[in-house]
Amino acid sequence: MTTLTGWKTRFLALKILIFTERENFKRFKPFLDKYTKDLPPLDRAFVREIASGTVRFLRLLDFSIEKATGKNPAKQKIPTRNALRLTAYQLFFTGIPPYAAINETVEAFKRIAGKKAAGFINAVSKKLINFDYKSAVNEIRDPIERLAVFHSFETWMVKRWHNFYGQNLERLLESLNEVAPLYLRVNALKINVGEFLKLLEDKGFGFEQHPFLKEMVRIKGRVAVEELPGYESGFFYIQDPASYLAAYLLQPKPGERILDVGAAPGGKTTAIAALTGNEMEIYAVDVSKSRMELLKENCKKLGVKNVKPVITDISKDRSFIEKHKNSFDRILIDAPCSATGVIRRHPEGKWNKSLSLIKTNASIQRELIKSAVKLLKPGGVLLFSVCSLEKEEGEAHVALFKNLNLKPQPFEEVKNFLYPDSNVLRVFPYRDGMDGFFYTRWNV
Ligand SMILES: C[S@@+](CC[C@H](N)C(=O)[O-])C[C@H]1O[C@@H](n2cnc3c(N)ncnc32)[C@H](O)[C@@H]1O
Repeated sequence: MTTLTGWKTRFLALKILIFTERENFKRFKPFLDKYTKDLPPLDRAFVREIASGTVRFLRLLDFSIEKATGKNPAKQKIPTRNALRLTAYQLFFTGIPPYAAINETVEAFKRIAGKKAAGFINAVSKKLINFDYKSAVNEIRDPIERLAVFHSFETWMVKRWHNFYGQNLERLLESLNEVAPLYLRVNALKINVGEFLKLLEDKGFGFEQHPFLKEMVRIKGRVAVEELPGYESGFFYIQDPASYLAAYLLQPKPGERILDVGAAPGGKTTAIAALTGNEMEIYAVDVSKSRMELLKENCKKLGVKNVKPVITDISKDRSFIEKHKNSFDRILIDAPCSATGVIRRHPEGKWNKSLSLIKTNASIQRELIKSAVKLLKPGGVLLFSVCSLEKEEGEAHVALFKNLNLKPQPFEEVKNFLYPDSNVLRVFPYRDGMDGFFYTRWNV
């Protein structure tokens, strides 16, 4: 397959940006996948980089466009402002020569909005060349606003994280802007870690094993995952160490009856099965039918057995509670959440959050916890996890667990590697090299 010419890559990136904004940044990856899936690897990587980067730095780009050109992006049509953003991103964040960044984007925009509109982009974009955005941002007086514009986040989010994480705020913002590393969990149900590493080595892939989660392997450099050994046969599952850690901290044992709440698409269900060598029974519960289909596919591909998928909401399903009362040895609640901890993987997540979303999720989480506790056996263990940086979805639940008479179960097993506070643990990309997650573990 030949490589695309310059304007075609910008054309695809623009399509992705326009559709994403038309859906209010609720979805990005489906468009990214749709418009890049048939491209040769280099083009695919390039389109993904410029589209993701533009979404990631949207606020800074809009600020700069207004300062440099006097045109307020909010007053332009969606295609126009995205063409300007795409040009600004290339000018500020890539080494692409300015004439190429502008000409190719203008050529692409011609196909979308016609010659006249493209002429406007051409004229306005030229004012962005040599614009010193760092100096312009430095003139913002309010320190939180300045950080929010520079690192391109909503001010209300940065304010909250400043209250929560104080001095670490800037490191946090920087790390959420990094491109997440590619991690795989080697699937012990199909191959052992040593054999898999040997295959990687033989095929010339650069990799690094995680310092204490030995099943986790970081693949170095840019690779197409389909080219990794055993992609079709389920030798691995793409998963961040923070996500795997939820299954690891549940400490499932062979012979146990386990409930996985919010299980789909099965990242943690399949990890629990691997940790027990399929010698367990897992009820995988989720409200989403379509995501449950993915869970079934993943279980099949990875050779996972003894999983019972159940589509229900345990906080409302009385018959499920009656049927399974006091019957599970371990329960994982990997709860629906605001997902602010995974913004480096989902840059559109910067623009689709709200305070009410955080509150709604926190309330759903409380209901799930209250129902799940009824399902635990005496002596059973409950692990709650979320990929959120928000205290309402994390530390605030500790009082509820105490009210429900559960006992804290400290995270002794990771205290030499991570920073647990007894049975409460947070991990961060800037400190722990993984997505932002919260975990807490209790037993009855
Ligand atoms: C963080 S995701 C789960 C990821 C999954 N555990 C994994 O590792 O692949 C949260 C899941 O909770 C599900 N969910 C949302 N509300 C729920 C509810 N009330 N009961 C059960 N599942 C729910 C969502 O459909 C979503 O699949």
